[in-house]
Amino acid sequence: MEGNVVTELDHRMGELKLLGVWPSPYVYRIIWALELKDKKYEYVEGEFHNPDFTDLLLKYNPVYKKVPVLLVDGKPIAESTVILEYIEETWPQPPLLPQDPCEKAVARFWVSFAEEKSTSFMSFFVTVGEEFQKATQEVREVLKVLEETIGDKKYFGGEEIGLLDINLGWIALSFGVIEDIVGVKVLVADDFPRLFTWIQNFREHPSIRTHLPSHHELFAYYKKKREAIIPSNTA
Ligand SMILES: N[C@@H](CCC(=O)N[C@@H](CS)C(=O)NCC(=O)O)C(=O)O
Repeated sequence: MEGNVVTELDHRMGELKLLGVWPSPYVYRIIWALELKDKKYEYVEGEFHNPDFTDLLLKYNPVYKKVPVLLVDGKPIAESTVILEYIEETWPQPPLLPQDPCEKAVARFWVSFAEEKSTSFMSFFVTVGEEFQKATQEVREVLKVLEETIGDKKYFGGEEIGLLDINLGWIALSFGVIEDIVGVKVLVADDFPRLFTWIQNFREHPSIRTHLPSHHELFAYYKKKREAIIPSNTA
């Protein structure tokens, strides 16, 4: 964020502000959705150790103290999946969910599946030894299911990008970087050709490609993070 983070934000009618930290995949979800909907918003980026930003979080998300938080005319909405639902209901075009209630429910099922299984990917990043082997196996199982689900479609919902793509966007954003740091490649083209193509399609989408950090930036960030969790003599 430029300059000092202020604990008081100035709110005007019709204004959208997004509180975030770099490179939170949860925050990216909201950035991507707002870009897809072509909505103007102000991005307020902070750092967790900055006391002013902590004050902002205490004020706008006192329950979880996490980002993202979307401020609508100063009213805070927290939790990325809740914010995404708000965005979809408020600005239905272009749609991120199917119109048919049954298809919509199926899409939401997959969103909930992806959310639940994301912990395996976290374990893949933060464990070693037996736990790591287990996490790797779990990640492979989840990827297998996703590979089947996407089939020959361009995106998970079909020809157009949708909510599940956004929810899973963190795979396209950072999983390759995390694999490079961990030193084990799971999502390889030979085993998961369809997911591999999806990553390319997702990253090349006009609303997404301008809102992606570089491999280099992410690598430096995640390497430092992993070293803080796992000392290099055990990794
Ligand atoms: N379930 C939340 C997760 C958000 C989350 O974990 N955000 C992280 C940044 S990636 C955070 O704010 N962490 C702050 C902390 O744990 O102190 C969501 O979907 O929005």
